[in-house]
Amino acid sequence: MQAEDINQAVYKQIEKNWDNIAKPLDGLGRFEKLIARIGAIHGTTEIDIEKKAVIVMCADNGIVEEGVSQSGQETTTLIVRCLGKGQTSVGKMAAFVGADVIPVDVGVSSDEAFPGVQNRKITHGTGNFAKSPSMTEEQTLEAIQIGIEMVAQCKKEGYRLLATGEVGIGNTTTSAAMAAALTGCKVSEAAGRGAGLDDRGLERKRQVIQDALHHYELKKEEPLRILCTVGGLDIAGLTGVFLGGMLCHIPIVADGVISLVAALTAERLVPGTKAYMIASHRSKEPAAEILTKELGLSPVIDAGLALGEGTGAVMMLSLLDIARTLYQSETTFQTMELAPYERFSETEESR
Ligand SMILES: O=C(O)c1ccc[n+]([C@@H]2O[C@H](COP(=O)([O-])O)[C@@H](O)[C@H]2O)c1
Ligand SMILES: Cc1cc2nc[nH]c2cc1C
Repeated sequence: MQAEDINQAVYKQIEKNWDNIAKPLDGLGRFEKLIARIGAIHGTTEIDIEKKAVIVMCADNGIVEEGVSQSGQETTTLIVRCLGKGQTSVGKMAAFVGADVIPVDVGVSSDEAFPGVQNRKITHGTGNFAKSPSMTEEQTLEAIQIGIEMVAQCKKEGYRLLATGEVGIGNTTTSAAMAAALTGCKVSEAAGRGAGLDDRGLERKRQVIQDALHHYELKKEEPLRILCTVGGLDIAGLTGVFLGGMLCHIPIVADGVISLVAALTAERLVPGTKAYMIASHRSKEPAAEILTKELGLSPVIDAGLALGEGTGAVMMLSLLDIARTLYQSETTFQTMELAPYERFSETEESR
């Protein structure tokens, strides 16, 4: 995981500091590397991730008309109304973890003003990509811009670590379509049951995606066109959040399949962005594994999560906090009056 502007000297120093903690070498596994990467992004060996938040992009998807989800578009409005009041799953979990929730309406199909939700509505839901592209290029770029601005605002307010989340009925269909277009995998490998589709629904979802990919002839090398054509405003907003992480030097913890497809889009638009990303969990949606592999990221939690809203990323925030607590602690070989372990050189280790 290299990016030129990630501070490699800080990364190496944090690795050394971990070896000073009284534990077997590499005892905290990938968490040691993740903490090192967070420090390298911040440019300091002192890990401060106290102020953190999950940015939740909310939008409707026209493709829901095709019967690809168990619920209708009106469900998004109901969830977003509760999200603004802290009454949905992510609100409860983030409060426990000590993270703020920042919900953003980038395209919910309702005129309701949602208290507690930032109103950055671009349009009332996207087009149905079975009939016409989801968004214009202008709308897509506007949503990306909003995501970047949200991160820049968070940076100004002192946030040190951000997570992504979303709410939008139908967004596992847009995500699967984008994942297939971006990676070239089969639609059957990318599309899953989302928020709870039955066998017939899943068959229909796969067919709708297959037909659209055939019709639009999307190419892997056209991430922006893929996003405009079969994506959604939530995914575009989250793409902006990942780009914002790279621009503002804030690590971004990705949630499930929708966040991961935005992460890959950001990486394809600006190679190197992945150095600022942390994968939280392996969503139950099958595209998630394909996307993390493509990004070279290793999700930590493997629990079949498929909730969305940023809930899996919020769980990861608390795990990172636990790892950070040990890293900053006085539990060193010196305080325990023990001789530190020696790290063998690679050749000795491989013998
Ligand atoms: O994060 C995931 O991987 C995930 C997997 C399945 C479902 N979801 C959530 O469920 C909603 C989309 O499901 P669907 O079936 O309407 O496409 C949306 O609001 C997501 O937050 C999220
Ligand atoms: C209740 C509910 C909550 C959600 N959170 C994210 N997607 C969701 C879908 C439903 C249906």
